[in-house]
Amino acid sequence: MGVVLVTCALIFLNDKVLCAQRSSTMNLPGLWEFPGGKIEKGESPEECLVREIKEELAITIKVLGALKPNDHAYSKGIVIRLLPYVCIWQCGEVKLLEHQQIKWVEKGNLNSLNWAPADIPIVNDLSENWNIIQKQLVDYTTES
Ligand SMILES: Nc1nc2c([nH]c(=O)n2[C@H]2C[C@H](O)[C@@H](COP(=O)(O)OP(=O)(O)OP(=O)(O)O)O2)c(=O)[nH]1
Repeated sequence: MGVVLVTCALIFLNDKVLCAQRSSTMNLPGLWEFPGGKIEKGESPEECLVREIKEELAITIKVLGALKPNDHAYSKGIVIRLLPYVCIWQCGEVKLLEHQQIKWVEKGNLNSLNWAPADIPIVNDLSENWNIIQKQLVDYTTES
């Protein structure tokens, strides 16, 4: 079976990133993730993310750039390739249309959440590169 391509959004607002807890109606209930979903036919990862974030949280985001993908083999031979993107919140108020709750989390509290296994390398990568990403976000928001 092939690899399932899943995008996920690291949505920043000032010095915090949006983390979402999967609900009982989803796979991996109760675990934390960066929201997103499977790429559909004919869609770019960026288009997928904008669509998924609107569907799941009712907000509009801007996708700025990619971080390192992570392949993870779940049971039953399912392999997902999680494609993380740095994004910023643009407009709209968060509504929980699928998730149980969201939290805006600062770097120091990322490790206190119970993450979906596929997200752990992404959380580590984000922590290591937090200051560089923050600088890029500041540059972006002062330019635009
Ligand atoms: N969106 C997202 N999915 C993740 C993350 N980590 C992780 O293991 N997953 C898994 C959970 C799911 O098995 C799969 C993504 O499926 P999904 O259910 O969120 O996406 P979707 O809305 O496109 O799926 P579907 O129900 O329409 O088939 O990847 C993550 O950080 N974000």
